[in-house]
Amino acid sequence: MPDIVTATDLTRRYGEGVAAVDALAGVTVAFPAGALTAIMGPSGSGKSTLMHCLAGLDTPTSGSVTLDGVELAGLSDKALTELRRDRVGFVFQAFNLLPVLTAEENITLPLTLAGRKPDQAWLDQLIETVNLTDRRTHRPAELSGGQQQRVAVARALVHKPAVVFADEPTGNLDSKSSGEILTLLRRSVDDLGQTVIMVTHDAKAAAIADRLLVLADGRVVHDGDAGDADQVFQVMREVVA
Ligand SMILES: Nc1ncnc2c1ncn2[C@@H]1O[C@H](COP(=O)(O)OP(=O)(O)OP(=O)(O)O)[C@@H](O)[C@H]1O
Repeated sequence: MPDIVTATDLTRRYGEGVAAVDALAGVTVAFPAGALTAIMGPSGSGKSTLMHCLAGLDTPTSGSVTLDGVELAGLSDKALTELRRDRVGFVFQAFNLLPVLTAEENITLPLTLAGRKPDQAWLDQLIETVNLTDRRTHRPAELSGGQQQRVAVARALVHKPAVVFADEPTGNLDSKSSGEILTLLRRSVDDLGQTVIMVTHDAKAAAIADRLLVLADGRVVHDGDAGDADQVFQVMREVVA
């Protein structure tokens, strides 16, 4: 499988002088198409910084990122915005839905912003997959947390992006809703061929991944098969002292 996202010798330094923090201290990693990768690591290890640099939301201090064959360095803000809009899907811990839009309007927002019409058959399939057929016209305030996150997952997939970035997608959910969201992310890879990169603190969430990447102090300290939740725990115990 070709690599959808690559990072080469990535560093990200915040601040200057004695106050400088090396959030990323030289990360080289590639994410092949059609795989679900979980990124774990202690608080402050650089997970969000890595995800933001990979998604073109933050600019690395040095090193290179490619996304769907495009080198991000040197792209204008406009080109970066378009790249994110057209080729990236995002799922955040805090759902980030627009309160005035219905569930369906939130789902189609990436297409609306791009001035494109949804493929109705695909949209119906997606809404059915996330089990929201009877909630299409509800606004976020009328939906449970789990339902809101299912809207967010459908929104991340609606434009068939090259890659979906999920930042602690189950962080705000009870275990039943978490399970539903993880199943959806897994199905997006298995049934739709999506590529998903997910930051998580939860070993159960990481256990649905094909691959587990662990960061510590801005470096990759483990890269291997995810295994089940017990194996994820074991890896975390071994590599993060
Ligand atoms: N905008 C910023 N300005 C200064 N320092 C920052 C900034 N963003 C992150 N950092 C620092 O960079 C390091 C890595 O932060 P990052 O948010 O990537 O970690 P993380 O692994 O995602 O942590 P968490 O699990 O707590 O979300 C931390 O020491 C953090 O304080």
